[in-house]
Formats: sequence, C-alpha cells, structure tokens
Amino acid sequence: MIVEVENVLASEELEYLTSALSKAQFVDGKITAGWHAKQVKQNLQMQRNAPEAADLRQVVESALRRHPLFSAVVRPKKIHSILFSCYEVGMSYGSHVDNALMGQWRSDVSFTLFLGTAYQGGELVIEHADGERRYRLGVGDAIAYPSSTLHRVEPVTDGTRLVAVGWAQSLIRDPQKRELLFDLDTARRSLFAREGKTVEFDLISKSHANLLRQWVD
Ligand SMILES: O=C(O)CCC(=O)C(=O)O
Ligand SMILES: [Fe+2]
Repeated sequence: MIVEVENVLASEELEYLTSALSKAQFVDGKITAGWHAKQVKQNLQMQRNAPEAADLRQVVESALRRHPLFSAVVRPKKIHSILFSCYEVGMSYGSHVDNALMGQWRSDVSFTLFLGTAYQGGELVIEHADGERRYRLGVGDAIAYPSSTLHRVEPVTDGTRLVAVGWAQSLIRDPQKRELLFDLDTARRSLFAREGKTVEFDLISKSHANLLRQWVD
C-alpha cells in the first residue's frame, strides 16, 4: 500500500530542520547506497555522523511515530537509517530497489518526507507491474511505500530538492496482512463513531486483536 501522509511536521520542526540543514555539510550520497544502486545514485546527503545528525533524525522519527495515519498503516517496530538528501540541478537517483537489510534492521516500508518545494523535476517515481506513479508532495508531507518496489527520483531541472528519507521495519512483516489490519481498524473506528460500542464493533475488535496477536513479529 502506498500512502500519502499529510502534515507530518509542525512548523517549528520544519524550521528547525531546514535551518540546520542549510548550515550542514553534505557529502556524496553513493556512500550509503548498495553496490548496484551506487551506479545510479547521484545526490548529496548530510554526513551521518555530523554532531547535529542524531537530533535531526529524532525529530523526523518522532513526528512520523505520532502521526496517526503513518503509525496505523506502517506499524513501525523500528524506524531506521534516516538520511537527509539534497538533489541539485541535474541530480537524480535511477531505478533501484532498496537494500532489504540495513545493519540489523529489515526495510519493509520506505518513506520520503518532503522538506521543500522550490524545485522542478525530481518526482519520486514508483514502478508497478501495470505502470508507474509519480509523486511530489507538499512541504512537511511524506509518502510511505513498500521497500520491495523499484523506484527512482527524476532529474531535478531547477532549484534544490531537499528530503528526509528512511525505512521502517514493521511489526507486521507481510504487506497484505498489514493492509488487512489497517482496513479492519479503519472499519471498526468508523462503526464506533457512527453507532458506538455495538456487538458488531466488539466482534471486529476481537478479530482485529486476535489477528494482530497471530501476525505480530
Ligand atoms: O528521495 C526520494 O524520494 C527517494 C530516494 C531513494 O529512493 C533512496 O534514498 O533510496
Ligand atoms: Fe530508494
């Protein structure tokens, strides 16, 4: 499931991130790419061990965790490997699949959090069996998509594309099971809002809880 998650960042957080990133040192993005992705990765990223890096990653992680849609769809066990990337004119990231393992953590869901819109080109393109979809979201919004997909970032033709990217290992490894739990949860909440705690609500809640118990990693 691909979800667009709006308003992940509060305005102070966005300001804090963009101001810190405007002063940060950026290095060649190839250093964190897998051996095949290196061939097509042309961007810059903030040095991972810069003194402010851990703080900036924490802002992104906690903003995502507290977002009700992101947490319900992704069910993150671990949010990891957050990077701050910058694409200047001519930079792009060709078609690739993300590494399945990053250190000890699995990548189930990839995300991009958009930190600026002053650029042209630079769409995130996700490939599907039946075609491609292109994404370019507003500032402070994020997209979450399966790490199993081939995807790319189109060349930036004007301005600078600044994003935070990262990965989540989900409590529910199988994307179909994750979607099923999300649908059941959405349905029971809407039923509750309309009719309160009915017998039907209790039965869906029971099924939801018991499936979660069976499937959680
Ligand atoms: O910048 C993006 O939207 C995605 C970048 C990407 O695919 C990656 O860093 O693996
Ligand atoms: Fe990627």
